[in-house]
Amino acid sequence: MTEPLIRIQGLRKAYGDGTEALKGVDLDIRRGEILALLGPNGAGKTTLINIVCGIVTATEGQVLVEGRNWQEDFRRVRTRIGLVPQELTTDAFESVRATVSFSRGLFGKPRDDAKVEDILRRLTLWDKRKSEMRELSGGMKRRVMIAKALAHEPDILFLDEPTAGVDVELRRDMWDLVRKLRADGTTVILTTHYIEEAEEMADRVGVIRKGELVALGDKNALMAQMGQKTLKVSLDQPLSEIPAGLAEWQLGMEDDGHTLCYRFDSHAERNGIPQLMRRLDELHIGYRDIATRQSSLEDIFVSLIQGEQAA
Ligand SMILES: Nc1ncnc2c1ncn2[C@@H]1O[C@H](COP(=O)(O)OP(=O)(O)OP(=O)(O)O)[C@@H](O)[C@H]1O
Repeated sequence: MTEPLIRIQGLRKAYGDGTEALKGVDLDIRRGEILALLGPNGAGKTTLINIVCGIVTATEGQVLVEGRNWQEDFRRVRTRIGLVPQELTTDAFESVRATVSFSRGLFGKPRDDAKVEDILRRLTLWDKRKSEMRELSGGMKRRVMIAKALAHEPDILFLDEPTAGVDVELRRDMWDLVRKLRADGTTVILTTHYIEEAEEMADRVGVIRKGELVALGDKNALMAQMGQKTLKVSLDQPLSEIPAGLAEWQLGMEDDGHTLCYRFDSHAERNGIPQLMRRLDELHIGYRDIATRQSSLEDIFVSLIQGEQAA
């Protein structure tokens, strides 16, 4: 097993008002991966990112970059990290090129017009280089935020909600861009509310709930391992309620009683489907179609955070 690029150990954060934003998170980030962190509002995603980027101090725990505690090596490590924060923070009257170039200087890198041009071209911002920030659309501003974060040539990029409020087309462009960055060797950690985004892009997915990492894994493995399947039975006649004789399958009803839904574990030896179909015949419940569907990352996410309200 190769050493992780970033090792987060026992990270806890209690804010001054007593809010426990992180309750002991352990997480290894692999070199060259795209890791998506999913979680509901207030789960602690931004806090986690901000600690790793040195903006917030942890109450407990440590962050190691290539095995070295990065607080002890702050300056060197910080130059390797780019952060695209949730809020757009730019000077409205500054030009796009100056905004990106200035950001490079903040990290002590010498001026390099060719590098800035390269970054702007990669983000299809070159034509807008002379525009002032206030003249740009929201999506363009977000691109500039990414360009700013890349200006000092980091090899680790944190994106906090990169596509919040961005339309579908631009979101797809953004995904392509992130994939390109990964292809160039950048490690990308992003937080998102859009499960589709994690499904599309991530190599691994972590789910954070109430300051804890409640699931982490290879996206496909996570979906296969935690995924359930749903059997949908389209009925000839709608039912007003689920008959007592079907209670053991804990069925759900959809489409005003026209469809019965049965969630089952696709890995179980006995999934209960033949028995269910037999019982439907015995009860003279006719059906005209049956279909199964693998649960999506969204289903998994919902079931993982469902404890939220109850807890
Ligand atoms: N500076 C702060 N002072 C006090 N509490 C804070 C502070 N920043 C965040 N919190 C609290 O810490 C918890 C975690 O917040 P955080 O912003 O990390 O969550 P998040 O998962 O990023 O949420 P979102 O998806 O809404 O951005 C929340 O309860 C939030 O109110």
